[in-house]
Amino acid sequence: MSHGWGYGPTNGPDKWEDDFPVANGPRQSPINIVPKEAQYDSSLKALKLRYDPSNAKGILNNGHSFQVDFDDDTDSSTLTGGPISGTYRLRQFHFHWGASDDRGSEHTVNGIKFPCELHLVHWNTKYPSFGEAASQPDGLAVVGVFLKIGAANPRIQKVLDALDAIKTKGKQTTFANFDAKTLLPPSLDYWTYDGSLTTPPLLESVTWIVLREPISVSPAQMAMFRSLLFTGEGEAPCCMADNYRPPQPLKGRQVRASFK
Ligand SMILES: CCCCNCC(=O)NCCc1ccc(S(N)(=O)=O)cc1
Ligand SMILES: [Zn+2]
Repeated sequence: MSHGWGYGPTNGPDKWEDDFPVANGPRQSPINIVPKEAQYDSSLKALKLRYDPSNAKGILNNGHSFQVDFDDDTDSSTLTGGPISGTYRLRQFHFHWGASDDRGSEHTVNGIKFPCELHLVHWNTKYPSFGEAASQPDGLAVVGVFLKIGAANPRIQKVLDALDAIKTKGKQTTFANFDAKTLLPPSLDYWTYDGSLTTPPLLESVTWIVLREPISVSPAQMAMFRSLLFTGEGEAPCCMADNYRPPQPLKGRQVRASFK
C-alpha cells in the first residue's frame, strides 16, 4: 500500500493484508459473537478495574480515531482478574463508530452492529513497555464496550466536549482528571477470546474482554463523533466515521462467557 492505511476504498480493511499479512492470521479481531455458542466458564474471575482519574493526560486525533491517553508509568490504573493473570496497565481508550446509527461497532452480537464501540487498552506489566507488550501473545488486554442509541450519556459528554480542540489529524490537547470507570455499564459480565489489534499492525497480542451490557449514547452525541476529521488541517476535509474493521473468521477459536 503506497499510502497509509485507513478506512477508505483504496486503503481500507480489505487492503490491509498488502502491508500487514497477519491480517489473514489465525487470531484476528474483531469477531461476530454468538452468545449461544459461547461457553460459560465458571473458572473466569470477575473483572477488576481500578482507574485513577489523575492518570488521564491528553486527548489526540490520530487520523483513525481519537484516543484519551493515560500515564502508564505506575500501577495506578490497572485491570486485573477476569480471564487474565497478572496486572495490565491502562494506556488509552478510543472509539470506533459509523456514519449512521446502523453501523460502527467492530464486534457484532448475532450479526447485530452497534453504532459505536469503546476500547480500553491495557498492557501486561510483565513486559517493560506497551510497545514490547504489543508484540507478545499475552501482551495486551482490551475491554470492549458497546454503545447503543438512547438517552444522552453525561459521562461521555466530557470527552465529546473536547473534540472541538482536536478536529484534524495530529491535533491533541490536555485532558485531565477523567475517571474512565464512569464509562462502564453497571454489569461487568463479559465474553472473552484470544484476538488481535483491529487496526494495523493487527498484532495477535490481545486478550479481548467484550462486555455484554451496552452503555447509551444519543443521536446528537453520535453526531459529535462524526464532526471529527480523518484529514489534517489544510487538507480537503473527510469526516471521521466508519472507522471500524468488519468481523474476521473465528478459525476454531473458543469464545468464553463469564455469565450463564
Ligand atoms: C510506543 C508504542 C507505540 C505503538 N504504536 C504502534 C502500535 O502498536 N499501535 C497499536 C495501537 C492500537 C491499535 C488498535 C487497538 S484496538 N482497536 O484493537 O483496540 C489498540 C491499540
Ligand atoms: Zn479499537
